Amino acid sequence: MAFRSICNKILIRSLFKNQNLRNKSSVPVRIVEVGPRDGLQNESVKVHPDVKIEFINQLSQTGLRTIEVTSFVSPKWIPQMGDNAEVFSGIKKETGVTYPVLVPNIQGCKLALKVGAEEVAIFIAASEGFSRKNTNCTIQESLNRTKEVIDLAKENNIKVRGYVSCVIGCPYDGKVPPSSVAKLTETLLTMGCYEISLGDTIGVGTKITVHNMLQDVLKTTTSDKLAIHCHDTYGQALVNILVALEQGITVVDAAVAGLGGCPYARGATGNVATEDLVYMLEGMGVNTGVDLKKLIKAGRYISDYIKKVPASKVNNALHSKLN
Ligand SMILES: CC(C)(COP(=O)([O-])OP(=O)([O-])OC[C@H]1O[C@@H](n2cnc3c(N)ncnc32)[C@H](O)[C@@H]1OP(=O)([O-])[O-])[C@@H](O)C(=O)NCCC(=O)NCCSC(=O)C[C@@](C)(O)CC(=O)[O-]
Repeated sequence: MAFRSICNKILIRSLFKNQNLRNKSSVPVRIVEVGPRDGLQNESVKVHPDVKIEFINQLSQTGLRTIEVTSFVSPKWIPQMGDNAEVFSGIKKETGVTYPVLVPNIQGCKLALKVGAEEVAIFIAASEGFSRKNTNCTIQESLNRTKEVIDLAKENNIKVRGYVSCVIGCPYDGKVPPSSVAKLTETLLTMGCYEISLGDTIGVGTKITVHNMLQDVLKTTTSDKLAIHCHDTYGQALVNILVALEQGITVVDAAVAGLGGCPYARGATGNVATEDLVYMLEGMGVNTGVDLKKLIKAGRYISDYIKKVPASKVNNALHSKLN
């Protein structure tokens, strides 16, 4: 076993055993809540901007430190996010919470800057098929757009997070080689992204495929520059997140109530539910800083509005006990 892998295992075990981590000042896992954006972008019920604002305000009170609130993409492609400026401007921004927004191009970045966004996230697929369907361009064209976004972001002193989608499989091209994911990740970091979130967009990953993909990525990138973003289509998300934690990754994306799916990844379900992730991590002795009760309430609030039962086992198990 490689030396780094052994070190990572020892590190993560000691992180999880160390009860001092219950001290809020040393939270080892940062959760990036993507429910308001990734969660709602594919929702067929049109969610009123006031409801989104109330939902995000509730999330801001849970202890989550990063909430991706909307996307500045073409409203023709994703109508649900057409109220982006109204939502971003309407939410109460809490001190200590970051509110990134997703942008596909410089046009989106300019709109985000106009409303005062302090962090943007760009997204690129590791497969040509998904790149074309999701953003109507090749991977190379997407990289060119990303460069423009990063240049503008630098001029305006704002941070850029990067997503690499389809890191295991693509709904159009099938299996995605780990080497393509590694190359794209390295390129985006070199271009100026501060962190890359590796997205299993259609949730096909397993313990082995996620491990193998991460091994390739970690040949050229350190784990502190990575986040993991797992959709739970096949019920493997928590397992795959554990694999990432074992590799030293300590930033995990999740969506409350397991909301979500991508309109250009038919059949893919939502992200791992934030409630389930918090329950797992806290059960391992890792302080997430998140108040599970408040999180469950926020998940219920939005699920009731869209008339869906939360896709979170923890929410369903605990909700009735909270009332
Ligand atoms: C990239 C484009 C814009 C190309 O779309 P296009 O049609 O090729 O773009 P265009 O440059 O030809 O512009 C067409 C029209 O869109 C407008 N437009 C152009 N850009 C913007 C913008 N930023 N904001 C607002 N309007 C915009 C532009 O002004 C024009 O308006 P018109 O002249 O026809 O009235 C389009 O394909 C798009 O918006 N795609 C986004 C799709 C999307 O949001 N997918 C979901 C997010 S990715 C995801 O969920 C995966 C992730 C991140 O969660 C990770 C994971 O799960 O793995």
